[in-house]
Amino acid sequence: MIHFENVGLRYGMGPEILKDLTFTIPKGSFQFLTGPSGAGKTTLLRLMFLSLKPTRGLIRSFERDISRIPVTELPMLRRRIGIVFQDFRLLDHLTTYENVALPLRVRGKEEASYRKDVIELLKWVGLGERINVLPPVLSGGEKQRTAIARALIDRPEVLLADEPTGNVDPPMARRLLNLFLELNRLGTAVVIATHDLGLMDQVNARRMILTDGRLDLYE
Ligand SMILES: Nc1ncnc2c1ncn2[C@@H]1O[C@H](COP(=O)(O)OP(=O)(O)OP(=O)(O)O)[C@@H](O)[C@H]1O
Repeated sequence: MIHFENVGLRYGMGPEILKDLTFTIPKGSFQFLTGPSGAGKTTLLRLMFLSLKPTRGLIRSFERDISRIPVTELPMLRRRIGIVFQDFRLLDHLTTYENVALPLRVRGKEEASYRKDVIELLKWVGLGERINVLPPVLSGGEKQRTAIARALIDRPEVLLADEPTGNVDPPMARRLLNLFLELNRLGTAVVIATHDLGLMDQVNARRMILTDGRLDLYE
């Protein structure tokens, strides 16, 4: 589904942040991506989301060599990927409900076909009372859960989440983990970048560990 071969990445003329990464994210798989702060987890997620280009090596995404894809086709591929950014990236002029519904609206779906699903998912992540609120008045944890709901609502083929439980308490982290596992059971490949050992210990999943720009895989 996503395949990296000898991928390297440097920002500008800086040092190589990621070195010789070779791995596959298989269809329907579940994995944690971890490593010390600054190891390159966010950078690696951005490469997988096709918002950064590697400085060397090959990336195949949905069976396509990304170096051969015209820039105009990238948004279509990205639509198959759900992403939760560390800084959430919600649209401040849209309500919680509208932010979560956005991927469906962009796909041209009628509101009547998704309204119930969006509200149900918002309730599931504990935001039932915050449906019509604008992001600036949400707490960090509420923003994070809104971002997670937005990434999940269109049942992406791949979910990439950057520290998705960084702003919530342990019971909510467990609840969100269950949501990711449920999505995975429905067929989505899931990659969760996290420092949270307690979270990782709850699931017997593959671990991708980045250290000094190099990747070790523990199946
Ligand atoms: N846009 C950028 N331009 C230059 N250097 C960058 C840029 N983004 C990240 N870096 C550098 O790349 C390295 C990896 O950063 P990255 O954010 O990918 O790490 P991380 O593992 O996600 O860290 P954290 O766990 O603290 O979020 C760091 O040294 C960082 O300073």
